[in-house]
Amino acid sequence: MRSGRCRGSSTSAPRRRSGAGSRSSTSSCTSASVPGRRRYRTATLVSKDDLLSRFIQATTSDAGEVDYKHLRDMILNIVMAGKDPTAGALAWFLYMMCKHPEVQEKISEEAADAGEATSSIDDFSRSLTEEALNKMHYLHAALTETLRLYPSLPLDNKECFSDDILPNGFSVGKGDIVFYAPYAMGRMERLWGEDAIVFRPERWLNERGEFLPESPFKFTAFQAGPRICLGKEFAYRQMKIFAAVLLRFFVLALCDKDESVNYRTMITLYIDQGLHLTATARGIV
Ligand code: HEM
Repeated sequence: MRSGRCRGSSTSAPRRRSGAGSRSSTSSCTSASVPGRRRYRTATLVSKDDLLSRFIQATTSDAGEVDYKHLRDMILNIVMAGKDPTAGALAWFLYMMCKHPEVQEKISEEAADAGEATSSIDDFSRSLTEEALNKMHYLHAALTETLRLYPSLPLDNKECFSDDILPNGFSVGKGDIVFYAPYAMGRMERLWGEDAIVFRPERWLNERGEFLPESPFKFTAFQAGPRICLGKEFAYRQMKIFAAVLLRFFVLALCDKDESVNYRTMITLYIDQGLHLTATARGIV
């Protein structure tokens, strides 16, 4: 089965540079010999470790030719797949923080314990190492609970390449489209119990307060199986850093505390009319 969502124009087969990751010191470069491909100064690239440099490296042959089409596809994929779902998830997370101030306080305390004791936002951000982020089980649970109730992709579909039988015995024919609905699944009492509709990060924690993952076939916000979201871990890291810094230094509240927001039906789950909140400095000394 293939995804029913547009995958951009990723038609070019992945072209891995032979010995990818090897570091060349060649600096010579000339103009393109093949349309769409140009020689690149490999010496300036290999000294950098940022994402774009890595993409360029992965699409550059040993001869210094860049496969620009493949490079464009990779960048578009990351920009489209990586930006909107994370931004949407964070907006709903902030909404949940405003609606559940006690959860907000717990996360603030957890962030304070995990990072450096400092009143400098920059120093605190820098102290959020991989190890510090891994300590924040409650924040991880709160983000996951947000995605359970407000999955960035509320509805997703797959199209059958050929006749097939699904694991539950249903047969599907070539060209059939099958939908699964993370939004509905995240609210099913049959899956999550009677309080399925309640925002309760604790449901993701064991008695020692450690995060307990669920099967991705039950918690489907990132999809499951071989095409599970490639950026899942990256997204958690990004969201945890953002949330930890924000809640460590600010208290969030809705401008109108009784306001309930609605979603807007798009590919990703947006907050209709945006989220109007205030952020008050915590006054850390
Ligand atoms: C909260 C954040 C995110 C959520 C909820 C999310 C969710 C998803 C879902 C449901 C899919 C499957 C879509 C389909 O059926 O076609 C997917 C695919 C994908 N995601 Fe994410 N995503 C998130 C963040 C990110 C980030 C930050 C990146 C990259 C840095 C990323 C990269 C990708 C890629 C490359 C795919 C395609 C994987 C494939 O088809 O093999 N995602 N994501």
